[in-house]
Amino acid sequence: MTSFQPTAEFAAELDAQDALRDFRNRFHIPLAPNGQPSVYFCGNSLGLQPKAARAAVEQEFDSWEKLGVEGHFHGTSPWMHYHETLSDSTARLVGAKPVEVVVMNNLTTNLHLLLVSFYQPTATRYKVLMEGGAFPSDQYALESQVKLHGLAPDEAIVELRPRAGEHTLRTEDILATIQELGDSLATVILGGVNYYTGQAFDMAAITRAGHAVGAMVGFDLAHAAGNLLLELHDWDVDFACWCSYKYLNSGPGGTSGVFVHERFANRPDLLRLAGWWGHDPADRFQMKKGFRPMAGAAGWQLSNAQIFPMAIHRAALALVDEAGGMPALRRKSEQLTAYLEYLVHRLELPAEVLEIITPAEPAARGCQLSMLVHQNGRQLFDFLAAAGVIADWREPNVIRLAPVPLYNSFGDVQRAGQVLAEWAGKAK
Ligand SMILES: Cc1ncc(COP(=O)(O)O)c(C=O)c1O
Ligand SMILES: Nc1ccccc1C(=O)C[C@H](N)C(=O)O
Repeated sequence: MTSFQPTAEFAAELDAQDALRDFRNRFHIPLAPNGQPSVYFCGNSLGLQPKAARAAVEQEFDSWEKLGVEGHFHGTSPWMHYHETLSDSTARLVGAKPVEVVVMNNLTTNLHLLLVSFYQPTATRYKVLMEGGAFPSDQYALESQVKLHGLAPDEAIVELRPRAGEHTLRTEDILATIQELGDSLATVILGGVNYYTGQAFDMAAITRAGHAVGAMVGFDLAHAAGNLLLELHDWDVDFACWCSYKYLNSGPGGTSGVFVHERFANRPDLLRLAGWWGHDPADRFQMKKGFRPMAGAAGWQLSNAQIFPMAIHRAALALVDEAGGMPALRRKSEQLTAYLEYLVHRLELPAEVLEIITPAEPAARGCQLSMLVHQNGRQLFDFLAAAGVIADWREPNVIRLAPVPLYNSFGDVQRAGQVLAEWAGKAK
């Protein structure tokens, strides 16, 4: 990793050695203003379209066209059991048992459903710990959940903040806060990777610390699923949810994944919001009174499956499996991001101009690098876009670059580095 070079030849050599290089051809890559494929570093917001997605959806259009309601029972993949076809690949993705996962709804909806079960404050144990500056939807979800219990957000929600002069959280500080909160702490809910800084949290250590004080521990894995190696079962995480439209390339507004640890698999007493699709399938259609949840995460389902988003998701997850799953993706990802980091450091820009705030250790980040740009950040963002580098801008002054192992190449990273160097030359 120490012998990176900034040249196109060197990048081409890395691409030639890359076992995943052909997966790029399985995606539609948007074009840059010059008509060439762009350098798409925005998979942390919306992953690219797998070429297989359209046919997957068309297959369900065909079933609907030809079979109507009978599509629930006939056709290539009957809708009645469609969601079950996602369980194995989803379980592999997050390091879970199939009974621990289900695909349904959207992310914020699932966060609410899980908090109903896993944030049940009492008079003494009512605090919930989250990252300060978490993605706004998570903040709003938490605030409203707290209010639902008649509590004041300011009193119940504890936000973790970096130390003065630092941009990211120290694991030791997270663990110390959990310990300090002790038996006042009901629930810990953090991102697996923070959307703004790109910091990945030590989920195993945080879960252990939370459990040691008797709290529930869950994670919003929007920026972690398809990005990090996850071992949710072995880490003993209580609950988690994620979206599928970022690193899982399942399309805008795509369906969402849920994890509930096996120890809650047979806990019908655990409070939840219920719907018929979470009811025991043996008599779901008997139309009887009295909810009896299915075992596992499936028991949190409300509604019958969203076939069209799931069809895309299934095609997209198949690509992850075909590529060798997360271990293969993560190996390449670490190299891609390290190469990008090397190219940014080569610019030798003073921290007052531009600094990478994402942690340097691979274990503390996913693929994304967040650059804090203190001067003319918007201008740099526009400069990148004009040169065909699609990044994103997050207020007040961060540019996020996310090279994704399934469809980005080392050549992409080298080109982005080149554009940054041009900008830095101009900026002098
Ligand atoms: C951490 C996090 N939480 C929640 C959301 C919102 O998800 P959704 O719109 O699917 O509910 C996003 C991204 O949009 C996110 O990054
Ligand atoms: N779904 C979207 C729709 C429109 C605009 C952005 C999003 C995002 O996903 C933002 C992303 N969660 C982020 O980390 O900024």
